[in-house]
This record gives sequence, structure tokens and C-alpha cells, in this order.
Amino acid sequence: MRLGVIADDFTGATDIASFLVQNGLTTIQFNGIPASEEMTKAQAIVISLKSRSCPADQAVAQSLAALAWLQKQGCERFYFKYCSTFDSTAQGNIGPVTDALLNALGEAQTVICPALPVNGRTVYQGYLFVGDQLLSDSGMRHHPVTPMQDSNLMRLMTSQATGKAGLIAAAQIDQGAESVRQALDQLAEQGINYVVTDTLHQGHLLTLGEALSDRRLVTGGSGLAIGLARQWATAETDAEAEKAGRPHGDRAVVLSGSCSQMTNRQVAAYRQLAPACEIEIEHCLEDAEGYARQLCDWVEANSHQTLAPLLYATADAQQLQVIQQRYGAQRSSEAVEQLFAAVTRELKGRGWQRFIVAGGETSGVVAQSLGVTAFHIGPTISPGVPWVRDIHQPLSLALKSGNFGDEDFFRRAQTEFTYV
Ligand SMILES: Nc1ncnc2c1ncn2[C@@H]1O[C@H](COP(=O)(O)OP(=O)(O)OP(=O)(O)O)[C@@H](O)[C@H]1O
Ligand SMILES: O=C(O)[C@@H](O)C(=O)CO
Repeated sequence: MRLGVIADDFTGATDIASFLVQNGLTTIQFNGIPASEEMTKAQAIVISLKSRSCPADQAVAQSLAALAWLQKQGCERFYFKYCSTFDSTAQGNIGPVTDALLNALGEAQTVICPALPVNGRTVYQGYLFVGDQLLSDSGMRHHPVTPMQDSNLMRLMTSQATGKAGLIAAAQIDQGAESVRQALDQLAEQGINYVVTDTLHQGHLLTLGEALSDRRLVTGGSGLAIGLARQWATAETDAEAEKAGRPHGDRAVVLSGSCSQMTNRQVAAYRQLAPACEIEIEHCLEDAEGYARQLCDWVEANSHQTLAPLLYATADAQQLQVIQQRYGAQRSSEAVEQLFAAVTRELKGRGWQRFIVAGGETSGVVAQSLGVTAFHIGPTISPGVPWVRDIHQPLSLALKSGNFGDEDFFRRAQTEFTYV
């Protein structure tokens, strides 16, 4: 059995890949749809797209192209991975992409399972929670691109897709996998296309994995991958899964371009332990290349300590507001991204091999600047954040979604692993 995953963003793809590996499947991740028919022996292939907030027709076209490529690789089961906070608008892209994938596979029904209890995302009576708050009461209410102002997954799904939505509630999942299968069949008889699955804890994900292991298409966050991977893993694959992705290389740097609350805490904690340098927006706007060289000189001069130096643009909400008012939101974020791109290229040229990065967009920029197109997934640093290792070059990366990881993440990424 080979699984093909279509993920709608970069760190989201790494997130699910990490759970697949941790639960025993050998996994490889491609950045975009590979141009060639590159064959791989991995049990799971994850393709990361940038389809979360582009126009819906583009997201559909990209996802169908990814599906076709995965089918050519012999994948028989498919997983559409979106965000555990269901990031989308009334136009999509979760609904239109789900419809297109169902249609292409000749299927009428799939599940909607964004839950990831280990990171506080649970679903009860079809309502999505972030920690102890409804999604629509959480910070996601004010997301700049995909503000989430409803928490009811059935309503969210039907507002952006063409079919009908229903629910399998927690009490039914408590009855076991056979009971879930029966509920799916009953809902199919009623013409329900999108089955929202309650999930309060990991036990529910394990039951769902058992009930859904023969489904051609599932959709969700990364949590369901735990249950599914455990169905397909063998003792042999479990022993092999993380090996190819183990971190290596001897020069490390931490690059933080996320302004999330968690990243702010991580930067504050790490600044107490290691050399740290704040990136100044004004200098990025004036001369990104020259400024990048200066920052790399600083990194080089501060690289002889146990912990790697940190370059950060991370700002709290108040600081960010001041910056955005002064320089414009788009202009300042583009300037920061260009700076990280220039720093990454320069450090790679100077022999840096290990990059620890915070922020989804920032991770995309760094991976692109390094020319990373495919990587093996290694051991997990925090739930959903693994070390990954480039297939073609001697580079290791830790790519962290803004809100993931604990306060001590940057230190642990370095001290808790052996570099081979
Ligand atoms: N000080 C700053 N001023 C203006 N823009 C900034 C600043 N620091 C970071 N940015 C920009 O903010 C954006 C942060 O996005 P990114 O996806 O990297 O982090 P995130 O949104 O926290 O992570 P995720 O998408 O994984 O939740 C980037 O475009 C980055 O360049
Ligand atoms: O599912 C999540 O929360 C993450 O993998 C993600 O997609 C963040 O952008």
C-alpha cells in the first residue's frame, strides 16, 4: 500500500510527513510537483503545494496535477492535508479541492478531520476548537488572509463545496471502527458527501484510522495520519522510517521570520541562551544583499559557541503594527523575505548545512533559496516538526509552523539530536 498526500502549504506538508514517519511509514516529501518521474521506494509520498489561499481554480488544477503524479507513482490511497484550523474562505479552497479530488477518483464520500489533539485542535459535535476556544473565538478570527468566523465544520464545508455534509459524533466513534464504518454507509445512503468526524483525543484518531484505512480519499489536518500510518506500518518500516532523515552537517543557524505568539516566546527564550541579532526593516529595504552579507559576517563571528546564532525579524503585535504603518504591510514582509533569501544563499555559499527556521512562508523562502526540492523526513523535534534532510545535497532543515513547538524549541532542535 502506498499513500499519496497532497498538502496545501509547505510546513503543513512537513507536519503530516512527520506524523507518518513517527508512526512507522517511510516517507519522502517533494516541494511542488516533481518535473520528472523520479521513482521512490517510500511508503508515503507527500507533495507540498502553495494552494491554501490562491484562486480556487488554481488550487484545483494544482491538486489534480499532484493527484495524477502520485497515481503514476503507484499511490492507491490519497490524503488531502489542510490546516488544523481549517484555513479557508467561503470560496475555498478546501471545498473545491475536495470536490475535484472526489470526482477524479470516482468517489462520492470522504471525511473532514482537521483535529490534532496533541496541538489542542479538537472537534466536538462538528465544532472545531483551538485549545479551550471555539475556532471563531480564537486568534484565527482575525487572520489576515483566511479569517475563520464560524466553527461549524458542516456549515464551513457546504458554504464552499457543492455536496452535502453530515457528522459522526464522538459517542459513535467510542463504539469502535466497525460502528464508524456502519455510520459512513448510512450517511452515504442519505447522500452525504462530507462526513465531519468528531475527535476529542488521540484514541479517536486511532479508531478512525482503523475505520478509514481502505478509503481511497480522506481529508484533514495531520492528526488522522497517526491512525492511518499505524494501520499500514510494519515492524520493518517502523525501524527504517526515520533513518534517512536524521540531521547532519556541522554549521547551524536559526532564522526566525514568524511573528506568531509562540515564535515570540521561543525567540525570547533562545536570546537568553545564544547570540541573537534582530533584523532591521529599514536596512532590508535599503540594500538587502549588502545587509545580508553583513548579517552573515555576524553569524560567522558568532558561530563558535555551543548553540547556533539566531537572526530574527520576529516582532510582537505592537511592534509589527508600528512597522507596518511606517513601511506598509506587504512591503515590509516582502523585504524581510528577500533578506532571508539573501542570507540563506550567502550562508549556503559559506558552507552552512543546518538551518532551523520559524514560519511557514519563511520556511518556503529558505527551502527555495537552498534549492531544496525533495527531502527525507527524520526524527520529530516537536509534534508536527521533524528534522528533514535534502535528498540531493548535504543539508538538514528544521521547518517550524508559526504556532508549533514549545518555548525551548530552538535549543532542543540542536541539543537533543546526534548529527551523523
Ligand atoms: N518584523 C517584521 N515586519 C514585517 N513583516 C515581518 C516581520 N517579521 C516577519 N515578517 C513577515 O511576516 C510573515 C510571517 O509569515 P510566516 O508564514 O513565515 O510565519 P507564520 O505566519 O507565523 O507561520 P505559519 O504560516 O506557519 O503559521 C513573513 O512574510 C515575514 O517576512
Ligand atoms: O495543520 C496545521 O496546523 C499545520 O500543519 C499548518 O498547516 C500550518 O500552516
